[in-house]
Amino acid sequence: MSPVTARILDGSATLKSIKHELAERVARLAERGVVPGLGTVLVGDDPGSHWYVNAKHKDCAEIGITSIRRDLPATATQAEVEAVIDELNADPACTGFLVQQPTGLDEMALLSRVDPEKDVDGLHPMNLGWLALGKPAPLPCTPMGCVELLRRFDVPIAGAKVVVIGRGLTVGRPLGLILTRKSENATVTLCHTGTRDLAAEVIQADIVIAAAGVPGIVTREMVKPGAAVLDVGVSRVDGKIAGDVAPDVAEVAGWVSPNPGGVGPMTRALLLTNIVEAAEAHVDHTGQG
Ligand SMILES: Nc1nc2c(c(=O)[nH]1)N[C@@H](CN(C=O)c1ccc(C(=O)N[C@@H](CCC(=O)O)C(=O)O)cc1)CN2
Repeated sequence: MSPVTARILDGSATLKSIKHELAERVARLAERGVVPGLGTVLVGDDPGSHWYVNAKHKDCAEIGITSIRRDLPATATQAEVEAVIDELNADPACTGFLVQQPTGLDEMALLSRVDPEKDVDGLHPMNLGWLALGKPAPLPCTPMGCVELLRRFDVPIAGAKVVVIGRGLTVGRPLGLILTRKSENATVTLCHTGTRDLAAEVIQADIVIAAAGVPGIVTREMVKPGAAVLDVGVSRVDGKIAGDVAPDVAEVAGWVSPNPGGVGPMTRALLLTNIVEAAEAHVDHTGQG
């Protein structure tokens, strides 16, 4: 076995720094009489979803964002969840909110019902449309978490060849749109289950972002020496997180994100950022505070 030479893209430490920065912005909002509030809608008993929602509210409490939590049983109907969404759309104390996925319900209908201005997950069809059109809108948290992690560790993005594995609506597809904006200027290949030769694509990449949900799909042999490799995959094997990236990739890559401790905490960091930005935008538009 060769030694690990890759630099670690430490998402947990970066979340801590971002919380510190955001706490100052929240304090400035408080001086103007504005307290941002995050709402969450959680349906059912999935332990992972409970963990994520608990973590999000704990993060908020640490930096002065108030929590509005709506936990519904697994028996909740589409109409009952939609009624909760309507309530949060109308609640002035709720700066923004999200419906934790998966719900087991018609998620596109739920997402579409959220007021686009309160969509701190950046997943409303209108906001994804604004992203495709290159206009400002709240951006999805996991893709932006990946970009912010690369930025904070000075991984060059402009001009880089990026291979994204996975075309899901929460990560892969918006990542392609974000990384090809003029501000990022990367060249992106979006790979998926129909890709004929994944290894032939990945070996060319300066940056690999694996969001396939297939444990160990990215192996050491596939990675160009010195490349940055981000692991978004969250599968459970024997109760432990199994990422999409094989551990020995760290022997050849230039940078790797640990999993856990990499992209997951950055998803939370970007959610906090979206809430604070929404509260600041509201103050700017309404003069409130
Ligand atoms: N409405 C949404 N639902 C889901 C999203 C999302 O962005 N919006 N993404 C994922 C889950 N997710 C956020 O909700 C999320 C995933 C991972 C983490 C995280 O901090 N993970 C830790 C490890 C946690 C563990 O041990 O299980 C880490 O990686 O270090 C936070 C949030 C699906 N649903």
